[in-house]
Amino acid sequence: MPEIRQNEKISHRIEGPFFIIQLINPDNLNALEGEDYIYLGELLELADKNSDVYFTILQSSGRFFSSGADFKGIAKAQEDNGAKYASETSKWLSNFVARNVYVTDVFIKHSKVLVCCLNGPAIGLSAALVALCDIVYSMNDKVYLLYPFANLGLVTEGGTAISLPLKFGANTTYERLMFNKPFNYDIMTKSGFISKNFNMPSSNTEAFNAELLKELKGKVEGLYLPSCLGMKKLLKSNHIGSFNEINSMEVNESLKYWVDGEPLRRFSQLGSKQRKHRL
Ligand SMILES: CCC/C=C/C(=O)SCCNC(=O)CCNC(=O)[C@H](O)C(C)(C)COP(=O)([O-])OP(=O)([O-])OC[C@H]1O[C@@H](n2cnc3c(N)ncnc32)[C@H](O)[C@@H]1OP(=O)([O-])[O-]
Repeated sequence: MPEIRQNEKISHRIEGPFFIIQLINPDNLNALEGEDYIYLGELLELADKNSDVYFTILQSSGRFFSSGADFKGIAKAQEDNGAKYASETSKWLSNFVARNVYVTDVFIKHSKVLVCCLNGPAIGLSAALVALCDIVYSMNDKVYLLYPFANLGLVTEGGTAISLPLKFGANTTYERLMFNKPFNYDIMTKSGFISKNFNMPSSNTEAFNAELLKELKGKVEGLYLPSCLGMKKLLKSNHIGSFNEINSMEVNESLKYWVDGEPLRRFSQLGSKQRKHRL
């Protein structure tokens, strides 16, 4: 496997045709900083280039899949006032636009089948990446996806302006996004977003990951795996143009909000527990 630097919040390994990526920072509910999202993107690229890999599996740990962008990382970006930035626009192009557009692009164009082992809730950009996966299995019915853009002074990101209407329907998407409500288990099963619920207790993420991987190994037995990649390529071709277009539109729209400063005020309130999401 080609060399890649280590990241203490994200591990990876290869087992047969599976490239397994695991979020391993349950203490802050697997929140990720900008550099962590970039690392995730680099891992996907590694999986993409490996001809022995056919499935990229996203696993997590603890009670949340991921609570999204780490508010400590956002605060760091805010304080990043080095002389290298000529303006607020320049600062947020670097700290927000480039990172978001990269990780979203890597997920959109990924050629291997993306499987998400949803052990718990996912929020924000992480939830956007879950919605870019091809197959999602849930650990139990406590899972939800929350896109709290209206509560944080942001707009859709990570391709959600396309992925959510596509996967959950346009009106459901409007209602959940406008009023900052989670896409709960019922919505996810009715829409076919979740392929199977493993019905395991929330304290048992490692057992869920192991059971799911065992099941996947059984499912791929005897298959001609290049056919899976060929089918993914064709299925993806339905919407790839729209995803590429929206990725660029989303970050450019969001940039104005970062420069204006509202997301920073709201992330800081979240960090100091003055602001909460209604769940
Ligand atoms: C890239 C830029 C664009 C933005 C994209 C996005 O993703 S937008 C979406 C951005 N994300 C959000 O808006 C979600 C923000 N988080 C929440 O709203 C709530 O934590 C919760 C509803 C996820 C869980 O509530 P709960 O009562 O069940 O649990 P709890 O609250 O007690 O948390 C346990 C511990 O984890 C910590 N921690 C948790 N999340 C984060 C985080 N993101 N960061 C850092 N730390 C985080 C928390 O501080 C606490 O640590 P402590 O104090 O023990 O040292």
